[in-house]
Amino acid sequence: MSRQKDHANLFDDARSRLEEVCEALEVHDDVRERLMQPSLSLQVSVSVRMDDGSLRVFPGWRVQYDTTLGPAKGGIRFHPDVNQEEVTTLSFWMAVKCAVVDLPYGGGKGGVKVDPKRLSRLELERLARGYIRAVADIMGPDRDIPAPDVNTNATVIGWMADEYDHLARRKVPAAITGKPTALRGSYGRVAATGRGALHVLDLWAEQEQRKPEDTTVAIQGFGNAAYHFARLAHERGYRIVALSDSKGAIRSENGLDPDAIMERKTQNQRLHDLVYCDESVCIAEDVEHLDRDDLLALDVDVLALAALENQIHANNVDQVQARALLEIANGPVSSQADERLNERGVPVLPDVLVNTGGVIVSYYEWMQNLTGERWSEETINERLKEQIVREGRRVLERAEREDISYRQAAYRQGIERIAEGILERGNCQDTE
Ligand SMILES: NC(=O)C1=CN([C@@H]2O[C@H](COP(=O)(O)OP(=O)(O)OC[C@H]3O[C@@H](n4cnc5c(N)ncnc54)[C@H](OP(=O)(O)O)[C@@H]3O)[C@@H](O)[C@H]2O)C=CC1
Ligand SMILES: O=C(O)CCC(=O)C(=O)O
Repeated sequence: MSRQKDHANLFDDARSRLEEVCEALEVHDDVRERLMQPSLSLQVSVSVRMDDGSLRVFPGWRVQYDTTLGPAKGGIRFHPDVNQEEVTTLSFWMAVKCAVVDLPYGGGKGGVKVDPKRLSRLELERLARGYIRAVADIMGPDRDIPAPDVNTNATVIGWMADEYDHLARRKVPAAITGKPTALRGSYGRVAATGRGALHVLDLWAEQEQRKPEDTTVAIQGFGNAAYHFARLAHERGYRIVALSDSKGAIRSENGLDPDAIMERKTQNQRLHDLVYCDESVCIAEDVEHLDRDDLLALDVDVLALAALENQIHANNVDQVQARALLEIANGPVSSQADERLNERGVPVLPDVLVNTGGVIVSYYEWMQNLTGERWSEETINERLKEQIVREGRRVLERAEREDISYRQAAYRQGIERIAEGILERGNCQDTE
């Protein structure tokens, strides 16, 4: 059962996790066969006319991993390290997570290899629109519905939505989610990933009979998912004692106020109308300053990982002192590190449950766009809580009942649902 190999490659790592789950569930061979590779991968070149008149071409991808349970769903990432393998793996995780929380979606993901912080606002808009022109043929409300991910906030998604409407020659709001509310985006989507993660942390804390005020939390990352998680967890009474971003980390044993730090971090952004924040959490005063990765080794109750993949791996896992890990990012703990934490009895609350708040509210946005309804923020937040707590509780109970890790339990819940769909579709199915 246990994997011996140290996988050099993210997708091999993910597939090896899938193999393990398929074996444990004794799924039909058709299921394993279908889920071992994506059903559609599109590679594109996005040409952008730069402000200085030169032309630059950025590679991009859109991958639809599996569409058994519904149209492909998943964000678009702008990052200098994005590649096809990463996008494919992220699309696989989307398929699993949508099934874990019982959404009528398959998994998809997109990416463009670019450092977006080096582009002007207009160059960025041309890139966002160019990407949509390149992938529009495989998009659509019943086919593939993109959304935000790293470095694609509501502003960027708004440009993409507008470009899709131009191509379609009509309004198609349900073709992409995470839009600004003025363009029929949903209330509550911006904070949804962090809010959902907090509900899962609460579930675990309740099970452990642990009070928020007695629980210290360190958070890696201070972007969309991390900030809203930090803000809401602070409001609930958890003690946020450390934060980091790509430039550094800060710590205070007395606790940090995420809103005050975000205020300082984004001061210049508002003054200069920037799409991204160029400042760091390190701008905060009266706190201890640490090297960025020192945060991962702090002696805290909960280490929340909300930046990128593979942050805890074979080489640093033994330095982790936290009593539990909360995976808000996708894939922040490698499978080797995961096994080691399991051996040490350190629970890992897995990404495919913890960060589903974003896609759940994207689903609510899509439903509102299809019906023309507008739900209040209160309604959205209540529905999100009901759905993530219901499915999260099933995962935690299954882990206890079957004496397996939370990750194993979540994967079993998701893969079982996809497997049932694959088999119900019949013997001569087309994957598209
Ligand atoms: N946005 C969403 O709705 C969802 C996001 N996720 C996942 O959550 C994670 C974060 O996404 P999101 O918040 O949207 O992205 P953002 O781009 O908003 O934020 C990313 C944050 O991570 C920080 N960061 C990058 N590298 C490091 C590092 N090595 N150490 C510490 N911090 C680092 C960035 O720092 P800096 O500020 O300096 O750039 C930034 O604060 C990703 O894995 C994403 O796939 C999952 C579900 C939904
Ligand atoms: O909101 C969505 O549809 C997907 C968000 C996403 O990319 C993710 O959950 O990783």
